[in-house]
Amino acid sequence: MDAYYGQSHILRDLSMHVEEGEVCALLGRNGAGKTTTLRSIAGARPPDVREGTVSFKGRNVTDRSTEDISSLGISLVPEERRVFPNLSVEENLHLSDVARNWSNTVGRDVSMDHPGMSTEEVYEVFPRLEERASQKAGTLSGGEQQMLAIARALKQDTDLLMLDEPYEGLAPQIIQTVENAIERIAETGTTILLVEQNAVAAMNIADRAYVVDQGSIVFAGGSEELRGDEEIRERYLGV
Ligand SMILES: Nc1ncnc2c1ncn2[C@@H]1O[C@H](COP(=O)(O)OP(=O)(O)OP(=O)(O)O)[C@@H](O)[C@H]1O
Repeated sequence: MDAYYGQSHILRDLSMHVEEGEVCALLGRNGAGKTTTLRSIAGARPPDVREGTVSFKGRNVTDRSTEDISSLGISLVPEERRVFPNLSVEENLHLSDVARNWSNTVGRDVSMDHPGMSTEEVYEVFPRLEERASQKAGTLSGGEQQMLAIARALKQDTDLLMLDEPYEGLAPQIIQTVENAIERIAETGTTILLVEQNAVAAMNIADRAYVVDQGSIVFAGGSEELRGDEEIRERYLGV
């Protein structure tokens, strides 16, 4: 696909696919076009997708609204970790239930492989959140807020979970906790598309990886293959 912000041509003939049930990483330097790719898939506008298509489970979803796309089972956890700072962890999770029930009443024409998790299931994935259930979200650590943002996404019916830089600003041992949680989510069969600056951490959990540079894919292959490709790593990832 080709995507633009106004006149700026950002994604240039970018082509990728994510297999059902896999963890796929999209890597690349600052400004390479990673977030733009996720927003294009999620139907967030801007950017404008002017050429090419986004398809999900065989349907063309290119011109659908974000609400429509989310009701088809695609959830995006943006870099900003959207949580309600003045509400407790539990209240944040409860609000996601409200949103989900509302979207169910609107009705949809597809069956979901991964219906939204209950609060109990979310707490199994993130025991830390249960410990902090009554704490205000705004007072959680960065890692805990990331867990809450992911947890809120999982309360929606999610067949494809897209995570934009989930490790950003987190200390190594917290990265490990978030990593374990992502692995647990993947074990449930939920497909994951992970955008990361931290290529080493992403390669640890991804089955396959794409590297994007200046809006185009410059590498596609298995994580092992990328690990062994010193030229691509040095040139585009700086690792
Ligand atoms: N709203 C916008 N309007 C105009 N240009 C934008 C907008 N958002 C992003 N861009 C530009 O699009 C290009 C790709 O940005 P994008 O956010 O997709 O990069 P990224 O790979 O996610 O980088 P980072 O890792 O720094 O988040 C950059 O040159 C950026 O300046």
